[in-house]
Amino acid sequence: MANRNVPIPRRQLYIGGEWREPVKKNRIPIINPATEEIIGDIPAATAEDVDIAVEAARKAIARDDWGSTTGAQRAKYLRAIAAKVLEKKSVLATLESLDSGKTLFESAADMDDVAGCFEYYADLAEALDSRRKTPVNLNSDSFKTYVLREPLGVVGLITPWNYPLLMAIWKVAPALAAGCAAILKPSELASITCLELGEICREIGLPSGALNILTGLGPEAGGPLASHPHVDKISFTGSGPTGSKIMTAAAQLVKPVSLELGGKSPIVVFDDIDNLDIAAEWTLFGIFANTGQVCSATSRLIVQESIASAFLDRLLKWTKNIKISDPLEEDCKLGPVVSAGQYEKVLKFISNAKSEGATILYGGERPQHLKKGYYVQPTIITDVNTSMEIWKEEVFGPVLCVKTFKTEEEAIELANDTKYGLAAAVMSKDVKRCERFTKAFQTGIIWINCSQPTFNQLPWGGKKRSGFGRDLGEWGLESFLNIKQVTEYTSAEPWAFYKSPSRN
Ligand SMILES: NC(=O)C1=CN([C@@H]2O[C@H](COP(=O)(O)OP(=O)(O)OC[C@H]3O[C@@H](n4cnc5c(N)ncnc54)[C@H](O)[C@@H]3O)[C@@H](O)[C@H]2O)C=CC1
Ligand SMILES: C[N+](C)(C)CCCC(=O)O
Ligand code: NA
Repeated sequence: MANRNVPIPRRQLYIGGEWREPVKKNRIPIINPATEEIIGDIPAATAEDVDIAVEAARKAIARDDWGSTTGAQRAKYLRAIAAKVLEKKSVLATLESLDSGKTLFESAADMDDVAGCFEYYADLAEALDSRRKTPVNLNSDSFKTYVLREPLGVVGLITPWNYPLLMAIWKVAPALAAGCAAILKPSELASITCLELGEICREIGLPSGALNILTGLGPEAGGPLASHPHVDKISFTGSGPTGSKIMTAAAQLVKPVSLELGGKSPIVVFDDIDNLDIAAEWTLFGIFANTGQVCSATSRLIVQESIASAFLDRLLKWTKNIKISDPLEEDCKLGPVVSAGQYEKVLKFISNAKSEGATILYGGERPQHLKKGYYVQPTIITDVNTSMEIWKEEVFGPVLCVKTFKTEEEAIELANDTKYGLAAAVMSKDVKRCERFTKAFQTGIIWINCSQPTFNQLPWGGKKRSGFGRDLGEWGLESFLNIKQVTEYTSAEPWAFYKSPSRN
């Protein structure tokens, strides 16, 4: 087992390049979901601290050492952060697991992804220098025009607990690459690694105020950020209801928002697959990785009737083989869910499914061997109909519900039978069929013969109630840029719209 005695640093808010005690001096306990123990605390920002951080961010933009940097200069900072993350990878990964319950393997992979994301946006920041000013040819002798890509300004980044540092970095890296000054508000349920990012920024000498980190409760710290008149944009990942509140607050000031909300993504499995095991493993990975706490989790299995019983049989064998343990234990593949609240919520979804008449084919309870911690067995639910809560609502836990289909049309209808539209997967060896599903799925992300693989280069986001806007790729950078057109009159001739008084 990894060292669970990694000390939990006692940090303050990271504002203007310094650690700063919250104005109201409040703190929030940190709970390790694997033991239910309090292992430290984080500062709790309020509106007063938001004001101070916004001011620090505005100053950073006004100062040459941040506001006048080239993309190439910012790339150096981003690469220095990436190198520090890798240097501290083992401690950061352990802290992430202690705070969120994520398996150590997944936390370590997250840290690699965090560093990779900074590297990726460092490249894009450099490339931005040559795209900063794009001439536009009008075929006109009178006008010279061009388009500038500029940093949008001060941006608020409000992020969730399921990938605490990675989800923050999907926004922090492009925001800094663009030249914005950012205020990050991570989730109160898992903020440790985001505060450690503050320490890294201090160590590498990121200009003060370019990134500010405010931990605290949603309504107290996130709310004032969303409604702050000097915050130019909010980029949010989290639940639908909170996304809707943020959009409402932002709407009062016509502040742009980008919302990456939940999902109830389908995985459609056809009977033409060659290998049941390969499909079973992807199905498992799609719902049990990160204990199902993934916005793109493929939580609805839609399997062709002709192979349903063989496939479920195989799925059960794989599921029974999953090691459930303390996330720091070697080979752990399923840790606890993040909090007591999430634990209650997941168990309630399962009991509601039962009382609505569904069958708990496997799991549904706390694992027998774990007496403490917010553990839920990997759970597979059958006899589901489309009016049930378990079919419609995002569980955000290790719970898969299953329906069968006969025809392709039926599969498409079931797949799109959701208010959400984040991701969808299809497993089939028929290339034409996969193309038909790619077109038919009403989502922003399509996986063919897999589920969940994610790359920095590709846009991430959804449609319908899963939100709008895109993280990652060049789209992630564009969302932090202001597009400014410049039109210059270059003719020596008068405009001659009005009658000139001098010719009277
Ligand atoms: N789609 C996704 O990636 C995620 C979905 N969820 C879902 O949401 C449920 C609730 O989890 P929460 O942690 O409460 O998610 P949440 O959406 O409330 O929290 C996400 C972030 O928003 C902040 N926040 C909360 N209320 C706010 C407000 N009024 N104004 C501004 N910021 C605010 C939180 O502090 C956190 O930083 C989960 O059970 C899960 O089903 C949770 C996290 C991520
Ligand atoms: C694809 N993955 C699992 C690395 C990240 C999913 C991000 C999310 O839950 O919003
Ligand atoms: Na925690």
